[in-house]
Amino acid sequence: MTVEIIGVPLDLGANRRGTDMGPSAVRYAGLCQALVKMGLQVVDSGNIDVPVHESIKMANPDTIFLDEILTVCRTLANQVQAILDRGDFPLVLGGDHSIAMGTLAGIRKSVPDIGLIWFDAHGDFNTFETSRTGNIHGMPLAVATGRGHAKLVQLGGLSPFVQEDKTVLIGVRDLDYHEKISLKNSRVKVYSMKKIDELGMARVVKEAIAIAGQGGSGLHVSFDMDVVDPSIASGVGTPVPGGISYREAHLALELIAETKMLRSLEICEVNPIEDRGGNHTASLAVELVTSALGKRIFE
Ligand SMILES: NC(=[NH2+])NCCC[C@H](N)C(=O)O
Ligand SMILES: [Mn+2]
Ligand SMILES: [Mn+2]
Repeated sequence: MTVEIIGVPLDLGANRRGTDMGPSAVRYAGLCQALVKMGLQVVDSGNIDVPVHESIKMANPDTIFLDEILTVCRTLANQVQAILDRGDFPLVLGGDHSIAMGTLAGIRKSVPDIGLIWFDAHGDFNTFETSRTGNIHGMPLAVATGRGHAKLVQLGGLSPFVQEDKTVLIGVRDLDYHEKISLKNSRVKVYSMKKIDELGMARVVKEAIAIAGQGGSGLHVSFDMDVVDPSIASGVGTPVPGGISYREAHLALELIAETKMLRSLEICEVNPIEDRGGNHTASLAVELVTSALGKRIFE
């Protein structure tokens, strides 16, 4: 198995600019070297072409950069599918979280019944109708479960991208009013920060693995860096206080690695412009990837 890195320098799905520099920041923090040091085979396939924000005129203010994001996600979907078909491991670097639509549309075609564990401070369960910002990075989980703009939902030809009862959202603490209602009416299993405080991360993740891992066809993790507390991951576009700790983040991914069920991984929303002090958030992202790919402290 080879880990194939794909960068997606997309920042068209969010208000705050800068996640287009996420893939560079994570590479610069030593991603490849860290994986090679673990004995993994790594190929870096570079970045997917993303139109530069300044160079495009928004076609329709009601669907902000919809067509541009669609094009990027279609390319990403094809690449992810090809990597999985080959038996390799896609490691997707965002970019804002809109990229998850591409990653998951691609996974859908190769591993149709994969389980999804989504780490996020947010629900990303909006549609153009419920969103208060109109930003597409607040919509990808809804789209993956078949809700939202037809062009997005159908971007890979097959919808939904994931089975709702094998979809788990961990770490949420900031939901929009209508987003909360749609999540409650869905079969997505949600572990809010309150639940993590109450039950502990170990139990939450073990339950999440049991839910998403049903049927044994593997797991995909979509990791929005804003799930981590902004005191240790300041370099994100939409920080929310009260996030998971350094150890909780590692523990979650260590437990997932232990299952040997992880088929693909995506790390997104790294925004180096917002980082306070060096390239901390990208460095944390690199460390978290190593935990997800099996780096152990001892046991
Ligand atoms: N991937 C993210 N960081 N999403 C943040 C979404 C924030 C807000 N709920 C929105 O829809 O605009
Ligand atoms: Mn997100
Ligand atoms: Mn988020």
